[in-house]
Amino acid sequence: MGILWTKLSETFSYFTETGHCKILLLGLDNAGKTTILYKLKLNEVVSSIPTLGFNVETVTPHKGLEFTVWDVGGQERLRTLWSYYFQDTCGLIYVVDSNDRERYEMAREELFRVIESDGMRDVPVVVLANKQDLPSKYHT
Ligand SMILES: Nc1nc2c(ncn2[C@@H]2O[C@H](COP(=O)(O)OP(=O)(O)OP(=O)(O)O)[C@@H](O)[C@H]2O)c(=O)[nH]1
Ligand SMILES: [Mg+2]
Repeated sequence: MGILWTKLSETFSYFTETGHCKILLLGLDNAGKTTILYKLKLNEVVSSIPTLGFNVETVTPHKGLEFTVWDVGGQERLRTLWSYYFQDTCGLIYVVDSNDRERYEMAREELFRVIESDGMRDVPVVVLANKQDLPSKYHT
């Protein structure tokens, strides 16, 4: 996670002039968004339950750079709410469960719906293939 964080910081820090940046964590339900949020925030794996609303945490990768990370529930009925979180986003982390091959196509469609939306077209995106520890992960 240390390396991931360094890479994300490098990527998104280009897009913030103020040192503050709002990052959205999106992806299908069970992708691992909340787990990633608290790993970034606390450097711990906490047990999580499905997110029905959102979680928001401020993380400071290094002095002078502050990210507000918004983790929004990914269940199907909650995805229509994602657009309420788009405003002022400077980076999108889209999390995919690499082990969930049956839903790759759905994950792709939802990602495109997001990045083709007003307010998100110019936002840099990192697609994070999560759960690389599991056996049927997708090899890139
Ligand atoms: N094996 C493995 N399990 C993971 C990993 N990341 C998350 N999980 C597990 O996947 C399940 C779902 O994780 P969450 O972080 O709650 O998923 P989410 O994307 O926030 O789901 P929603 O809130 O419903 O949108 C949990 O049981 C986690 O422990 C990982 O890298 N490897
Ligand atoms: Mg969650």
